Amino acid sequence: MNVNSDNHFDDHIDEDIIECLNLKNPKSFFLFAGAGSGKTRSLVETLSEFKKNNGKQLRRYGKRVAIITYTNAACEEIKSRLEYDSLFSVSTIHSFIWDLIKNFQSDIKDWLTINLKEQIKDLELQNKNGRSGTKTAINREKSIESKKKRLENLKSIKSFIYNPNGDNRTRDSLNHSEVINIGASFLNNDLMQKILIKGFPILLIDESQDTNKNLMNAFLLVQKMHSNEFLLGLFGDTMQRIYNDGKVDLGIDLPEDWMKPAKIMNHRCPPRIVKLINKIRSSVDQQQQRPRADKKEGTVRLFLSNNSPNKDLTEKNVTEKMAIITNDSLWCSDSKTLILEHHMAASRMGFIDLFEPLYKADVHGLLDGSIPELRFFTQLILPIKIAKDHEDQFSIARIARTYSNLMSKQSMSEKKDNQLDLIQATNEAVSQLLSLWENNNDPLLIDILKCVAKTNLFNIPHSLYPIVYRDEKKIIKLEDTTENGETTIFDTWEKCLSTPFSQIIKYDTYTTDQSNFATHQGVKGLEFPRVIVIIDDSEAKGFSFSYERLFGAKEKTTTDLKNIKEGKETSIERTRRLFYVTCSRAKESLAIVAYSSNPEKIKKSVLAEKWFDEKEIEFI
Ligand SMILES: Nc1ncnc2c1ncn2[C@@H]1O[C@H](COP(=O)(O)OP(=O)(O)OP(=O)(O)O)[C@@H](O)[C@H]1O
Repeated sequence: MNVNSDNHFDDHIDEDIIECLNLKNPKSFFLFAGAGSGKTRSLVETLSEFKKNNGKQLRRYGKRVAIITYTNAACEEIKSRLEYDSLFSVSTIHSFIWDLIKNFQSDIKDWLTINLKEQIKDLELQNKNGRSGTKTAINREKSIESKKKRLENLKSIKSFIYNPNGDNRTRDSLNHSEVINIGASFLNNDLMQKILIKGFPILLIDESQDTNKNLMNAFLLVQKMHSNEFLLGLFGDTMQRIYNDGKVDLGIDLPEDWMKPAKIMNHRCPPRIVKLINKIRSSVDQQQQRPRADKKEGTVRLFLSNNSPNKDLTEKNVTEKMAIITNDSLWCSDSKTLILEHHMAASRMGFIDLFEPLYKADVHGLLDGSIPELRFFTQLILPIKIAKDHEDQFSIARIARTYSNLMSKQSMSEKKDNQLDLIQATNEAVSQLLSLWENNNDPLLIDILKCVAKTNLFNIPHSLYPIVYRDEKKIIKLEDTTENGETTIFDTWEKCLSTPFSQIIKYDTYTTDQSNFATHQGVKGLEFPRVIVIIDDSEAKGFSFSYERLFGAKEKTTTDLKNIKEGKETSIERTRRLFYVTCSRAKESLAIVAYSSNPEKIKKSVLAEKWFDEKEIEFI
């Protein structure tokens, strides 16, 4: 058979993986495979096969196979495809690690104690060496104070709690990054390694390129120390790494005894799109894919627009043109718009001031709406505000009753005889809060926070204590940066909190998927017949990506050159990966809309680079 018409070219890889999944002679592996190559499918199918031959034996010893995926939605999908068999423990990294560590309460307390002491020591040293009276110094003092308080509180906590999908705002709860860091730290210990292996002799990680690097290093260590009884199987695609805390060099220098299968088929995209994504990838690694022989050629178009003032209209125009070009009227009613970066959504939807500082500081959870500080506003303040707009007194009272500090069980039992006072105080606090929106006012987040803190209506996030409770009069010098020139997390929050509440509403609309846009992160693992990718450097605010530099239409910046020299990642490489993820979602046809002040130059450059043919480029 002609090799190029063989759609089963990669089938042997599943067999190779099944051979690895051998309880007597486990072989760890890293599956090298690009977009649409069927990684998720291989994961499910090899496990189903494994179950037939090894399920009984594993069950007899009370062991299971652990599968870690990135999102709850992906967990659900894999669980259902594995028919909810209890042999398989499918979970997100956070809930997996919490299950592993939660019975080690006194070790958790020790870890937190040491960690907090170290943080306090560091801050005290910075205070000693830094200038006093500055905002940074005052914030630091408050931070030391709140960490000392937490350290003191630790003594009375009997049991720590954690909810992988929650806000973890109570005194006895751990936050998301603590759980990951504790997990990574505990896994360096032989006892914890043995506990992991005893429960799960096989651990498979999907989207491994985005697994926190400390944890990934810990799993690699466990495998190294126990290679005869523990199998680590990594699925993922380094070209689709999106988060900055993933392990950059994953897949490089793997141990000799690992299997490294590589898939070359792309079962999703038509030939023309495979050619484009191969081009996007070509400067990064040698993985060049081949399309299925039974796919139609497919269509790619690059629409260049001279920074059109009406982008909605331009994009509608593009769908109409694509319907004609592809002879597919569904382009007008059923195409998916993907934007290259969240920055663009933030600019377009009007929450860029809130978004940008957090993005710059690489605060985890920004993109999926899970940052506890922001959830304080989206989950607590926003529902109250919505209830107020609907004049829904019942909902306001319910939220206040459920979350109010003033009416907490502890307060109510302490004031058994005066509970009416507490109800009265809560009502008063809610009125004060709601009065911030009077006369169509759009209050700043900091004012909301200060109001809530003053009335003690709700617990405010710990990390914001220094900003909320500091004594402004003590600040004698204003500054934007720390003594060593770096922006602190307090500066970041200060900028965010100085934005109006309306930006929280827009941010929430975006992160809860109620907007028309989807970004690379939200579409990980998904596919659509007709895709529009929108790229617009002007909306990127210039620092996180630049497709004009990716396409070679603009020179590299001095920062790019510096990063290249230091072996660090440039924004060009990041743009390349985002572009790869978005373009590779298309099953039939793909339109790329690029806004630029110099479309001619882009055209010249992409033609020279052979990204597109002349007939595939149109000015709009
Ligand atoms: N061996 C195969 N034969 C036919 N279709 C396949 C095969 N493998 C995968 N597919 C199909 O190709 C598409 C992509 O598969 P899948 O989502 O598993 O790939 P992936 O490698 O996880 O993709 P990505 O990394 O881009 O999200 C799906 O529609 C899937 O059903």
